[in-house]
Amino acid sequence: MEKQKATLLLADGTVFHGTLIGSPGTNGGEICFNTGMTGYQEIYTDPSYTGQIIVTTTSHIGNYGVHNDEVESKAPTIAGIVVNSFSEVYSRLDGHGSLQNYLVEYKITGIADIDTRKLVRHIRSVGAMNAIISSEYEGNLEGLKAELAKVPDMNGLELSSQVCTKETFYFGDENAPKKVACLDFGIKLNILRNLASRGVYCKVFPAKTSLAEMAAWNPDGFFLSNGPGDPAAMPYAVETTKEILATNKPVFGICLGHQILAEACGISTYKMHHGHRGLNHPIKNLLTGKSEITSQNHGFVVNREDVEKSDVVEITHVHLNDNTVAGIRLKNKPAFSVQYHPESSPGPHDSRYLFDDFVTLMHNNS
Ligand SMILES: NC(=O)CC[C@H](N)C(=O)O
Repeated sequence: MEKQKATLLLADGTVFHGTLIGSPGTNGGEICFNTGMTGYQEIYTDPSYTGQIIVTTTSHIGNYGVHNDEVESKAPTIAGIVVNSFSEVYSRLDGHGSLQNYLVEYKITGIADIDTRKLVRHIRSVGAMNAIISSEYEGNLEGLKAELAKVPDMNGLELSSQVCTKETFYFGDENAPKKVACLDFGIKLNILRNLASRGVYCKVFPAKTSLAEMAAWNPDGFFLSNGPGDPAAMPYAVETTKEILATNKPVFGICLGHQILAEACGISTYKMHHGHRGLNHPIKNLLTGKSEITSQNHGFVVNREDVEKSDVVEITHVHLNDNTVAGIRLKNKPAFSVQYHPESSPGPHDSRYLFDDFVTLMHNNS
C-alpha cells in the first residue's frame, strides 16, 4: 500500500515533507527534540510534554513496540511525533502492540522519513518554536499556515490544571511509615513508584488544591511534581507553595515543581533557547562535588542571578553544559528541588539518592 504523505511546517516557514504515521489529521504544538537513545513510550506518556511535538534524534522508532507497564501516565497527551525511520513491526516477546496502533488509539499524528538531524540542527540554531504536522494540507501551504497560527505560544501557557488528576488518589502502602501529599501538575508515575518503594504512602491532589485540603490528611511532607507549560503562568501554585513552606514540613520538587518552588521564593523563571531534553545531561552536585548523568525534559529554567542574590535559597546543583541552575535548597527550611528527573524513566539512575534525601528529611523532621 502506498504510504500517505504528511507535511511538517515550522513557524519560521521551514517545510519538511514526509510520510504519515499514527492517526491522520492536523496537530500543532511547540517542537522540541529529545536526544535519548531509548524510552520513546515513557517520553510520549510524560505529561510534561503536553502541547509539544517531539522529535527523537535516535533514528529508529517503533521497533520494540509498546508495553502496558512502560507508561508514565494514563495516556499520551503530546501534540505529535517526528521520526526518521519508523517501524510498524516490533520485535519484543513481551510487547503489547505496535507503536503505530498505539498512536492511532490515542489520535496522535506523526511524521516519518524526515531528516531529523537537519531538523534538530535547525531547532538548535534558531530556537524552540511552534510547528504543525498534517496529512490533510498536501499542496496547500497557506491553509496549513492558517492552522499553525492557531497554535498557542508556550510562553505564558498554563496546562497543569488540564492534565492533572481530577480526583485525589492514593499510591503505595497505606501502612507505610511516611505520608506525602503530592501536588499533581502532570506527575510521572515513576516518581510515585520511587516514593512508594522508599516507604512513602502518597496522596495525589489536583493542581489547584488548597493547602487546607492537603493538610487535613496530615502529611509528613509535600511533593511538587513535574508538568507541562510555563511556571510563570501558575500563580495559584506559587501561592499554595508559599503556604506549604510556612508549615515547615519537608518539601521536594521536580522540574516544574522545582520552578514553582523557586518562584515561591521570589526567583523568576525564563524560557530557554531550545531547552534540555535527553538522558545524558551532566550535572554537578555542589554539596558533594560529585557529578551525575541525568534525564532531562525542560524548556524553562530558574534565573541564576535571582538565586545568587537570594537570602532564602542557595544553588545545590549546576548543569555542566551551560552552567544553568539544576538544583536549589532553602537555607532555613527543609525544602529542595531539582530541574532534572531523578526518577528517570527513561534514563540513568544516578540521581535516585534525592528520593532517599527527601525520606531522610521527613524522618529527621518528625
Ligand atoms: N518536565 C517538566 O516538569 C517541565 C517543566 C516545564 N514545563 C518546562 O518545560 O520547563
